[in-house]
Amino acid sequence: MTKIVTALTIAGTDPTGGAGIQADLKTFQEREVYGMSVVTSVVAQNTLGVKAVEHLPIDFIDQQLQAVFTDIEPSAIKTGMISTIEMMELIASYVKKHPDIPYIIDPVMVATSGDALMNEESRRVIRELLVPLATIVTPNVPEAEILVDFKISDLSDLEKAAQTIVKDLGAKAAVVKGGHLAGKAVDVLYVDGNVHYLEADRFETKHTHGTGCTFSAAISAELAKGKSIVEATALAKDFITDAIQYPLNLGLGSGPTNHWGHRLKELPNKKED
Ligand SMILES: Nc1ncnc2c1ncn2[C@@H]1O[C@H](COP(=O)(O)OP(=O)(O)O)[C@@H](O)[C@H]1O
Ligand SMILES: Cc1ncc(COP(=O)(O)O)c(N)n1
Repeated sequence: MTKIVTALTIAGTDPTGGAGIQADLKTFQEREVYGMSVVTSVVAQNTLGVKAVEHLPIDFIDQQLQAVFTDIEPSAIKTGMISTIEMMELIASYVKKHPDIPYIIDPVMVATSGDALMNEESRRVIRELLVPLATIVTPNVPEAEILVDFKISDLSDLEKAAQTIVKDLGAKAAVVKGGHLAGKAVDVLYVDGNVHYLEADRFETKHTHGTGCTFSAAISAELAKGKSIVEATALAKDFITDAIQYPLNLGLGSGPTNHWGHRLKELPNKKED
């Protein structure tokens, strides 16, 4: 019988479906990976911003993790919004028990809307406790600046940040996303002593809610299948580029990306619709 590839996301929610757990599960499905989810925080947010956050009790998060791990073992583990130190300690204990499962950290600290999703002390703990356990860390520019503690304004800074996350902070790999910089949409991957550029056209759009979640979920799905870090990040870059390229034009603010965008690429004249 074919082995079904599975992936687990441990993250917060977005009731409008563009970011967090919802974006992750949609992405897993599109990559033909069986998606599972453990909710850390329930977030009242939409395309305009975050209205309120409710963290679930730590025992209840543990019960969800136990429910998954005692039944269906994930082929990859991804974390997104994990706001508190006790959540990080709990997750670290599961990751340490499963050293062979790839662990992907999207170090969600600030939403695209600018709302803070993690406090100062937790930022220190994610860097010291979780990053050293990571197969790959996927910060955007503001998150990478917090992790490495220097300003990032161009490609060579992206490169330096990716190297610092691996060499000084102890992750196996890092991809620092240039979505917030000007020019082409270039991300820099550092793995096994080599720098790789993931390059795509930049699209003029305000619909970028959940881009980071979607990109890291696609990396997770491909690592779950056994792809290398270089292959997984390249496939994920194509996936997020298509999700941005074919916007859904939903919502009053920064709308969600199109998780089935990659399917539209095959169709003629789709961009003009
Ligand atoms: N306007 C855009 N056009 C094309 N690609 C983009 C655009 N904005 C972001 N990206 C890409 O989307 C991915 C997520 O990046 P980013 O938006 O920086 O993450 P985050 O959502 O964590 O802030 C990266 O691969 C980035 O290069
Ligand atoms: C629950 C949750 N997790 C993450 C994000 C970040 O979204 P983005 O990918 O746009 O940075 C978010 N807005 N909400």
